[in-house]
Amino acid sequence: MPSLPPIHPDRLPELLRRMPKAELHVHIEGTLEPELILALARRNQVDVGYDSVEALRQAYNFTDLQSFLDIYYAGACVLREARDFEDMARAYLERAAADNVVHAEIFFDPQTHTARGVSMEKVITGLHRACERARDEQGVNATLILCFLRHLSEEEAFETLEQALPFRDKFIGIGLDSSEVGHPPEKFARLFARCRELGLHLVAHAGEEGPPAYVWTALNLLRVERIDHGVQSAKDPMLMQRLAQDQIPLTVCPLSNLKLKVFPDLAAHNIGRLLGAGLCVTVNSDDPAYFGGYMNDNFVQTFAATGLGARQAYQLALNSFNASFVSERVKRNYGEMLAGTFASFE
Ligand code: HPA
Ligand SMILES: [Zn+2]
Repeated sequence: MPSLPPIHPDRLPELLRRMPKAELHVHIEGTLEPELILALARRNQVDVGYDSVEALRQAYNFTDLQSFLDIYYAGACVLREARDFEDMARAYLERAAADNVVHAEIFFDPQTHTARGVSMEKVITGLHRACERARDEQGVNATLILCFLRHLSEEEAFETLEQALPFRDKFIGIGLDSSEVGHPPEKFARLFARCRELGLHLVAHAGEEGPPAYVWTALNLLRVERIDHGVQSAKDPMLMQRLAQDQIPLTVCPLSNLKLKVFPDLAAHNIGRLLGAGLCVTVNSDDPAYFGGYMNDNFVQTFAATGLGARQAYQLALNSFNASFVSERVKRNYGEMLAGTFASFE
């Protein structure tokens, strides 16, 4: 890490906003703002059960992961055509660019859509078009990660993989999301082995609400390269040691953890402890339209509540690039961009 110029605490929010960063944990369906849900509902003549932005937002009173997922899947029902997926991803990528996100690896949940009769082709081509456009128009490097829903069977996941393989060139990896407790990683061991053979990058949600044991099996059985969330790892000293030693990235989502009551308030979040233990922690937004904030909101609010400083800001942004699935050369470029921002910040 370069020697950092002295930065007054009052200027920290500006630095957090301005520094280049990568987002590695965002569900594209979780970026659907109420305004877009209602606009798409009208366009596609879908009844979402809410007739105003206010009524929709009032329903965003979550008590845990499942209470959120019920609303999140209901909101996604307005997506029917390729252009709906494109419009949703374009809105997210414009928002991300405004937060100085220069690289994004975006989750999508095809089973949420194919179960409603929407083709895999519409889902992937719509999202991919938005990614290509973001590269040309915003200079954001955006890629896609296909997530399997863990509350469904491994057989259904295999069928989904088959449907997606004709579009293999349009996604870089696979993940595992949805209801965690009761659906441990080992349920999908054969699926992940197959995806590994296919050369796909592997990630999985683990240790969001679930126990450290799920993080262990995601690492040892699924052989994932990153853990999404992973905050429950702090309960297991041996696991902390493994994560630090192997520098397994954790894609932490502070505002998500707050809204889903994983921590009682942001000040109680363990991000400082995870960083202090030498883990490769990153900050991400998860489902920003539902959890009250995009990338910079996550950074600014978390730093204000936990007292993290400029050194940790630099580390978190650097970690986001190092944890990403880009070449070493591109990582170096991102790292130089970050160092440049800090060096010129006054
Ligand atoms: O935070 C999450 N956890 C699990 N599944 C999800 N799907 C969208 N967001 C999440
Ligand atoms: Zn998530």
